[in-house]
Amino acid sequence: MRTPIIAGNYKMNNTVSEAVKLVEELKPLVKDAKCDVVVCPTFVCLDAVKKAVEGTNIKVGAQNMHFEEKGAFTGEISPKMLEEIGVDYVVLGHSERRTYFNETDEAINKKVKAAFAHNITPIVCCGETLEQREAGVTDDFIACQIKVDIAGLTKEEAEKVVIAYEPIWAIGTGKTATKEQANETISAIRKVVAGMYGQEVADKVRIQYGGSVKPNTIKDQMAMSDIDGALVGGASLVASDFAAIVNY
Ligand SMILES: O=C(CO)COP(=O)(O)O
Repeated sequence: MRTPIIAGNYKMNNTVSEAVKLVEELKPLVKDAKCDVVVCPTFVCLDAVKKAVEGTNIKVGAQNMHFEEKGAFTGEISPKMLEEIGVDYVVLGHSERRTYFNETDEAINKKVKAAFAHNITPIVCCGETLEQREAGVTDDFIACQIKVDIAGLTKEEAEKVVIAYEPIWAIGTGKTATKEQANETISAIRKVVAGMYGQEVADKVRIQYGGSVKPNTIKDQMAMSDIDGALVGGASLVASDFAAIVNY
């Protein structure tokens, strides 16, 4: 069976000292978690947070990265740099990066491959706008994203990919997709993966739901057949809230 994975995306919040304080608070609260636990602070916090969680069950993820190893890409961070400090995961293709930084599916695909080349597990985000949901094109739109985002992987890589389904209209709005909506879309995503890599791979791929996940929503969400965890924004910034989600 798939081990659930719950990740906190801190977005552009917390200084180094604040992020370390937050994970120090979190450590004892999640030590008996039954799922994989990941925190994704900003780049400048990664090294300090990685050291702070050493020897615990908390894994560390970055929120983005470039696909090249090095070079003239001012302001960017490479997979090799993340690998050296022991980063375990990287969030790729978050809707905020797609919207504000014009990230394309083609670039996301290069990043996914680069992550695997550096022993980092990608958490690949996808999701529709409210207009797309209302127009009934959610499944088609997300299929287009996923077919490019995770193209060209080996079977072993494809099994390890984590996908985060995050409807854009549910991010930071307090409006969650209903558990049925989330489960239906996630099961449609699993079918896309099955079409690309076969049913055996699709059965292993973990697909999270993200979008206003809170301590009082998680239990119902996790009870659904296809939801394998959560990518949590706002609620991951409060240790007790994130711990309550992790210990659903
Ligand atoms: O974008 C998200 C996680 O990546 C979700 O954010 P919120 O949980 O704040 O809605």
